[in-house]
Amino acid sequence: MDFDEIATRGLVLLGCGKMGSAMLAGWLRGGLPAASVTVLDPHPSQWVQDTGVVINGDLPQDPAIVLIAVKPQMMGDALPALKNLGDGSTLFVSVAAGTPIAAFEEALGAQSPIIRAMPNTPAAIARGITAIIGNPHASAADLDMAEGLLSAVGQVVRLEDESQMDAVTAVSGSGPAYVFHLIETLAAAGEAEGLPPELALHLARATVAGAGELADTSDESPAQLRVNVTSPNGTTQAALEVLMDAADGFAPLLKRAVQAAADRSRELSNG
Ligand SMILES: NC(=O)C1=CN([C@@H]2O[C@H](COP(=O)(O)OP(=O)(O)OC[C@H]3O[C@@H](n4cnc5c(N)ncnc54)[C@H](O)[C@@H]3O)[C@@H](O)[C@H]2O)C=CC1
Ligand SMILES: O=C(O)[C@@H]1CCC=N1
Repeated sequence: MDFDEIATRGLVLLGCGKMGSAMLAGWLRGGLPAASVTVLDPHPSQWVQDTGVVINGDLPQDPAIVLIAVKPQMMGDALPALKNLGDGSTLFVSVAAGTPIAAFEEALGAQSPIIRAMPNTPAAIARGITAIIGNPHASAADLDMAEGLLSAVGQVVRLEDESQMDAVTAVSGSGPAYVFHLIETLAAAGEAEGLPPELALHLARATVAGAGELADTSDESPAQLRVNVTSPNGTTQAALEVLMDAADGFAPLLKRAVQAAADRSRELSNG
């Protein structure tokens, strides 16, 4: 990404907790100068303080981008700090779950270009994926700038309709947590089979990382990659008969989990 315009006009990051820091880490590593970033956060972590970004200082006159990364519940307290910011060309990008574009239009002015985005924490190692959608005032150039910035921390997909955001949040926004829990539970199951805890965790972590990388880079579908592991009447088949049980296997369980996350996203949208 060519950070020139953002470096010149500045980037304001409202809220720099886990998600804000994950993205900031990627941008700084990608070459965005720390001095061009102003973080507004009442409790900046030591890591943020050590990056060299401006913290709770004066805001640039008309920053290129204001990225909003506070909890949806804190939005009411946080947004007034952005009132009257920019000259109409400042692009607002929110990564908050369950906060509709309409809420930002109400707080920031209906004419403001606003993009709603849903990233995930692998952004910290430039392996995130972010879905974006803009309001009618977000131009093609605005969408390109947001995509450029977010591409510095992983892949970007554009949505056709804001209503897709609840399902996106449930799949890729929250998804890393499901995978981390898979690692935890796979390790615990290995321990239950007699492995020492450290070895079980090492095996589980490397297996999920390796399988994820293979699924991401292979020409074969995940279903085929699964078949490739499964010898007829072997060990994998025995495990998959449990995991693929139609009534209480992995599929109905994950479907319920993703549905619960999407429902919560819809609830947050309704305040
Ligand atoms: N953590 C994740 O994996 C993802 C989070 N998100 C979204 O990102 C947003 C932030 O989530 P996290 O980083 O996980 O939360 P967090 O709690 O780690 O970070 C929130 C930050 O906002 C700061 N803050 C609180 N009140 C503020 C105010 N009035 N002004 C400025 N800053 C204020 C807090 O001090 C904190 O550093 C949420 O809206 C969440 O829905 C989106 C995708 C993934
Ligand atoms: O749990 C949450 O609400 C946020 C949104 C997606 C991931 N973390």
